[in-house]
Amino acid sequence: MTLVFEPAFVQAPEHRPEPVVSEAGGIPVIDLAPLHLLDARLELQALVAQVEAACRDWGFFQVINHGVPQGVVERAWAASKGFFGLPLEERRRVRRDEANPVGYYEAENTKNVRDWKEVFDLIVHEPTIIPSLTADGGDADGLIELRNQWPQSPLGFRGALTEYAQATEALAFKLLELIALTLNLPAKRLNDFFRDQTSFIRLNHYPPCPFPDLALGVGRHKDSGALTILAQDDVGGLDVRRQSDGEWVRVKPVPNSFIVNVGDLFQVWSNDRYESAEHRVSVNSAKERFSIPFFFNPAHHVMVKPLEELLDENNVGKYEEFNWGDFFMTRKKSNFKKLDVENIQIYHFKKNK
Ligand SMILES: O=C(O)CCC(=O)C(=O)O
Ligand SMILES: [Fe+2]
Repeated sequence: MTLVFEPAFVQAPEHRPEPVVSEAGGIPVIDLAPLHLLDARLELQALVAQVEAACRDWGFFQVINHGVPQGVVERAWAASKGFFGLPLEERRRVRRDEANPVGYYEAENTKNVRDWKEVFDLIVHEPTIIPSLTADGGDADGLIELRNQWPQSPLGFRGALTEYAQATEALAFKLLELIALTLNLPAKRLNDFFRDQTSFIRLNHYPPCPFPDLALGVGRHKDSGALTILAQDDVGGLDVRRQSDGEWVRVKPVPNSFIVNVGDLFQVWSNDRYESAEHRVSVNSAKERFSIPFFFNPAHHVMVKPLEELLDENNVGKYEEFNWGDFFMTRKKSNFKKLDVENIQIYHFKKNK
């Protein structure tokens, strides 16, 4: 057995997965078909309005007719299931560590409590330049070049995930442009931030958990990047905190869809017009669950602050500028080990806290 229950998994009583969450009145489902039509100006306007409302009211939505071929998604699922089905010592051959934070890992913490999951992380572009996690690592600037660690089996793993990465990255750019339009910005206003992007894909496996009332697959958190595009299987377990009333709502699995959420960077760029919604993963004692998030992240050197075009005397910038690479790596560090300090969050950069 990969995970053995121990006190490190136990959530504080106020963060345990109760009360039971409802799927009713849930996350909007948005049809992206107009993006693939030749002349869809009217439909595109309606689509932008739907995306705007979803970003504003939820920070989360699901997309259908997203353009990622079903075969590509199915091959990625097969690769993930094949990998997690390998003996533990084989999975551990590609185990990540602080020097190389990609590959297999089964001991991640969220807010200092261990998650009931195992993961495999891969970067979308090779090499990916990031600040080093260890004080003595990296070159003179403290930067390192990440490369993927590919397992020898299952057969076709690398090809399936490379193909999945390309297809989901194309979707990420379409969504980036749509969200730029919702902010009355030119469609490509944000694209340059994603040259030399630090995006990564995570294969998540949540085994059945003997104490699903005490632990979480992923503890409550906000995604730190720009956008997350998530494929989930039909088991369900992703809970989103509804902004209108703070209730936890379960995201109902919709076949052939992706779940999209705006992360912390959109909250800062939009000066709080869009909020990065808190979410968590509940586990269950009967079924294992698989999911695959694509975390769409800018280049490490990007400086993040509210976009000037959105500001005026009635809407002054609410955040101090910060560097994406440093923010990202400080957050990552806290996933490895328990820290004595609170994990870094964007509100630490908020003016007039
Ligand atoms: O598995 C899921 O549904 C979500 C996982 C998640 O929130 C994350 O990995 O950041
Ligand atoms: Fe997340």
